[in-house]
Amino acid sequence: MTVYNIALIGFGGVNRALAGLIATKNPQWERQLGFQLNIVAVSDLYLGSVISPNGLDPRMLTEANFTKGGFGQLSGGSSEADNETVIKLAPADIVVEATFTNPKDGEPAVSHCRWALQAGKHVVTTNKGPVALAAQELKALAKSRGVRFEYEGAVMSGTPVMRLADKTLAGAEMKGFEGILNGTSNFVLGRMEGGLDFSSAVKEAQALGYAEADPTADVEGHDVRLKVVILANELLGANLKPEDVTCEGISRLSPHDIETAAKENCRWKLIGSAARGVDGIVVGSVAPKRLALEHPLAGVGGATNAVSLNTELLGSVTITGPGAGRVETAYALLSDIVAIHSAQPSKDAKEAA
Ligand SMILES: NC(=O)C1=CN([C@@H]2O[C@H](COP(=O)(O)OP(=O)(O)OC[C@H]3O[C@@H](n4cnc5c(N)ncnc54)[C@H](OP(=O)(O)O)[C@@H]3O)[C@@H](O)[C@H]2O)C=CC1
Ligand SMILES: N[C@@H](CCO)C(=O)O
Repeated sequence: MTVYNIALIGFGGVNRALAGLIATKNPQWERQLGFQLNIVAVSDLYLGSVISPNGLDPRMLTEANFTKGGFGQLSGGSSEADNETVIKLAPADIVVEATFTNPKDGEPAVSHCRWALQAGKHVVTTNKGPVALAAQELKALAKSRGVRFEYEGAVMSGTPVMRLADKTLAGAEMKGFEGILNGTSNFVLGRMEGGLDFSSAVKEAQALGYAEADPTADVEGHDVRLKVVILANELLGANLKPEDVTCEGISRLSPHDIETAAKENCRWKLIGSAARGVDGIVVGSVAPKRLALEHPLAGVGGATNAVSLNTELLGSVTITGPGAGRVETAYALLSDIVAIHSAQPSKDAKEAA
């Protein structure tokens, strides 16, 4: 049986959901996917850190009501979040980075990924900072150490847009994309259409685990801007930085704007897009757009995301699915680990070699 030892960096909504899945689904994963996951370390700003080479009980981690510094009570624990020690010294095969997304410089998550890869550990992350701001460096580092840097959850949560584009649509010649790439703002717009005020709708999105630690990133478009950068660089081979992408969020839309659109059979959506121009240059933008109800993106509601990929050989291909949510995003981490597992040489191949 293959067991991957994992270290969780950040123990908020997403990594806690992953621990919850491990608590119940390991036997099923062993049967269906060929591996189990064993949590050997956790580090969190609020709870502290713990290293346990034999593994921590995932049920205990999710169900114990730890207070500030609570990991200090555990064997091998400390009330401080010593991320660097955990990442470098815990006996983990895979480091799971799910701390907050820092849209300015990606830190401290970029350093977390760098330390892990330098130590020869795979990294899976849902954090948009390292992917939007340091992907080239981190991919090169992973390659040089013979490990993987995987980040499907950085765009559209567990909905596999990057693997779809990279693997299934290989050769279709991507020309551009446009989509709804932020669950929180889409949820908020929908609730405002139903008559709720802006700040109450944002609070609901926070309670449901969709919003960023600072929801300004969601409603001002900064989160979508990072996702446009990631998709443009991954799908269109661009080399965009966030400041290259124009950005406007939804906070200036008034209840009157939303009501007027509805009366005229339209709906406001926050759209992130990028396309390669005739000069070969990729240009990206984030802006609220008033879409007619017949538009393919107009019917996408709640925290659901959708992106239409514009290809040379197939025309437009639209993928839709969850864009946020704790379990949905934890699934993205699992899908990254499946990708790592699938890339490992099989036992037979190793024996033959
Ligand atoms: N939730 C979602 O739907 C999705 C989230 N993501 C991304 O996944 C990541 C995790 O999201 P989510 O779990 O919802 O966020 P949370 O805010 O719920 O969890 C983040 C956790 O990381 C901790 N943390 C922050 N900084 C550090 C640090 N320097 N060292 C150790 N721990 C730290 C936080 O502690 P404290 O609370 O004390 O600050 C918190 O417990 C984010 O980058 C987010 O953008 C991506 C796709 C979807
Ligand atoms: N806060 C983000 C999480 C997913 O990246 C959203 O609402 O889409």
